Amino acid sequence: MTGNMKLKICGMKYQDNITEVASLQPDYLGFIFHHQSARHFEGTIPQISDTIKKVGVFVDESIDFIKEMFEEHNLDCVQLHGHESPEFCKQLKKLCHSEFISESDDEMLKQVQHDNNVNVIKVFSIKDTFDFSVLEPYEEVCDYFLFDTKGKLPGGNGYTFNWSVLEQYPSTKPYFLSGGIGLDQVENLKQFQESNASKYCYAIDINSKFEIEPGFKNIKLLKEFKQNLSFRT
Ligand SMILES: O=C(O)c1ccccc1N[C@@H]1O[C@H](COP(=O)(O)O)[C@@H](O)[C@H]1O
Repeated sequence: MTGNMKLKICGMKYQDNITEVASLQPDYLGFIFHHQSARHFEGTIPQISDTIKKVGVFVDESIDFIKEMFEEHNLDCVQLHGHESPEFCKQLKKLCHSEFISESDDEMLKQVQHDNNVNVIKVFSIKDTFDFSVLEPYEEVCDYFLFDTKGKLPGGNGYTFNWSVLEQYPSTKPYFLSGGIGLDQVENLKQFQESNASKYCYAIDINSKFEIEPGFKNIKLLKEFKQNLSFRT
């Protein structure tokens, strides 16, 4: 079924470009906090619509660093793109904008903190096959899975994996489809959206295929992509 997915645009770097991309109203905007990436984000995120969720992308970082970026940039989600363990995700799930949830008996306080809690997106990289049993320990400790293409870099490799692998997806957890998605994938995406493999596909994640240079997104290409595929509002 087309038109039932959200859109995440990742790898934002430059202030004016962030504002322009935000005006296209994606559901998620991603900022990469990984020094080795050409899309590494530093500075301040300009004011953008509250309807757009801000995602921080991290690769094997410490809880303290993630917490610092989460608070500094008022992030909504953390995308874990390294070898983070289920226990690590569990620790992060407690992260919220007031502070880590305490063992408080105050139900009202717990509720407020719950509403402010971070969404944890755990990334798994796929090439031609994937052992889905690795997802099992993460089921309870993250909100979404994200499937990216396995490559030389931790992310942003710019090519797709064999999506039919997802026909064997054993979970009901919503997932983001990522890895090398560009305008040239529109027809394949439409087919994918009609297939069983996409049953739990919650969002499409795009990055390097929409760039003039790393981190600088091409507005014209993004508009064309959005027009060609209808996304859930
Ligand atoms: O893009 C990067 O430089 C990057 C670096 C470190 C971790 C993740 C990174 N990007 C993520 O990779 C996927 C797929 O990107 P692409 O479409 O293949 O370019 C995307 O989720 C980005 O968040």
